[in-house]
Amino acid sequence: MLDSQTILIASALLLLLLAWKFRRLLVFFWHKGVLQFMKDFMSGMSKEERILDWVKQHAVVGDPQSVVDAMDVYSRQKEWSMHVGDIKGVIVDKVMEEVKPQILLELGTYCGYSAVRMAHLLPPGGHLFTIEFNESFATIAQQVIEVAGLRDKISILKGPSQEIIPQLKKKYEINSVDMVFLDHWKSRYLPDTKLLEENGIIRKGTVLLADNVICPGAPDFLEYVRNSKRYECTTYPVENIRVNDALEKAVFLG
Ligand SMILES: C[S@@+](CC[C@H](N)C(=O)[O-])C[C@H]1O[C@@H](n2cnc3c(N)ncnc32)[C@H](O)[C@@H]1O
Ligand SMILES: [Mg+2]
Repeated sequence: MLDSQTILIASALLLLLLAWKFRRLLVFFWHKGVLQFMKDFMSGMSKEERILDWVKQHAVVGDPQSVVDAMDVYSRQKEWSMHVGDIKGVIVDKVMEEVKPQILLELGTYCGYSAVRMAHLLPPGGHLFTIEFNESFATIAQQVIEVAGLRDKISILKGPSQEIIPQLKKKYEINSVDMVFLDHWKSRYLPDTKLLEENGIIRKGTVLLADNVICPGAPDFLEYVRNSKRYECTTYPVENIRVNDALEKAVFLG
């Protein structure tokens, strides 16, 4: 029979072994959870409010590039945030310059980084509609857009993409769009692409640009567009970041 001291030591060893085996996961949760909670508690603000605060302090009102730069500096020096960022942003800029969309739809606004980055590159008269279901993110994004001076070029449509897409024509008077930037939850890329097709929001020539197709990844979306004769695809692998990722451009052929 094992005595209680042996059981205690064996349990402690087992716990240590498990902690070692899952150390990466523990570090991840420490960063994501505990540190985040402490920062929120000590600053009395959420991460997104801290981003807005930084933008207000460091960007020039009416200068979109200074807003983008301020957000890039914040995420590089202070806290990581889930916006597309400056490295992948260059690819987004390149596609924007190629497509020159008059009507651009974004799925997933967060704090408005990509919205400001893209709206800044819209041709005269162009407009960006961006869909966000998190009320507090949408409120932060609206204020970031105000600082950038892009209020007239960007409309935030609040709600889940799956509810808003079918309303785009009637409620928002958007007949079709020239480009879609997909950057919301990855499991929605494929169903929302099909919704855009079914509702006639994308037309021959509409360009879909999807972020994070490798990490976190949208395998069902990739399989669908790459194997469909209705899309012509180009992959933009991303180097120089900690994880491998890519953007996928899929041109709808009608
Ligand atoms: C990665 S962030 C967007 C980052 C932003 N595009 C940028 O680069 O600045 C994803 C955002 O999508 C929103 N989101 C996720 N699924 C959504 C859905 N089905 N409908 C609307 N918003 C969604 C999340 O709340 C989050 O703010
Ligand atoms: Mg992204």
